[in-house]
Amino acid sequence: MKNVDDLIASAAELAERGLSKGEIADELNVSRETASWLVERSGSTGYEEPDQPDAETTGASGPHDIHVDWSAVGRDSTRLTQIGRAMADLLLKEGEEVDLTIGIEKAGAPLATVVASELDTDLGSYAPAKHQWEEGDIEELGGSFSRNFAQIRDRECYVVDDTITSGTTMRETVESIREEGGDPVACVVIVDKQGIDEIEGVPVYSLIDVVRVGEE
Ligand SMILES: O=P(O)(O)OC[C@H]1O[C@H](OP(=O)(O)OP(=O)(O)O)[C@H](O)[C@@H]1O
Repeated sequence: MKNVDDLIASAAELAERGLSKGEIADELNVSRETASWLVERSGSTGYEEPDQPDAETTGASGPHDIHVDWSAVGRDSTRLTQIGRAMADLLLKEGEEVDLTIGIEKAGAPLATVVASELDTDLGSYAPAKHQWEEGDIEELGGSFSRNFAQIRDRECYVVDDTITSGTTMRETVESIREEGGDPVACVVIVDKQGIDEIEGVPVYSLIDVVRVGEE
């Protein structure tokens, strides 16, 4: 994906396939407001949701969001390994007792595999609630830890994902780890679009922070 026209075309295609704005936001790694704006710009007649974006939020020139395309890393195992090593390096300051790294599916899983290898920990995998959502209230759903990977109880762990957009997924994962009896010690992502230091008391590290300039 190279520019905003490609994003608009992708948003249109997803809308025509019947995806909601929230699902399009997840697919394209942009905020919900941006997804709405992209679909509107495309003129797609696909799925329509009742709540439209606030004109003040989006403005005539579009919403204030950044689309992160890290596929140049994701499609190449050598680059992915190098980025994963850099993420592991960020975690070195945190936690001497950590023996578990949890990746958030899907994109966080291969990165977590590299981090776990680098830091010599076990590997866990978490599927966020939104991945199980089909219809109805997502609040009633929980995420899940894969039984094919390490168990969580009574273990300190790192949490790995590719991006933080709103922070919802990372927050949910931290809460789920605690509910499962684990102790999240630090989170790491490639890009943090919120530029946050911590989530639910857990430090967040990122290779790249997005800092918005000239906004309230
Ligand atoms: O901070 P948030 O607003 O929660 O957004 C960030 C999440 O969204 C993406 O997941 P997504 O389900 O879109 O894609 P993936 O399954 O390919 O990882 C990304 O990988 C993060 O997990």
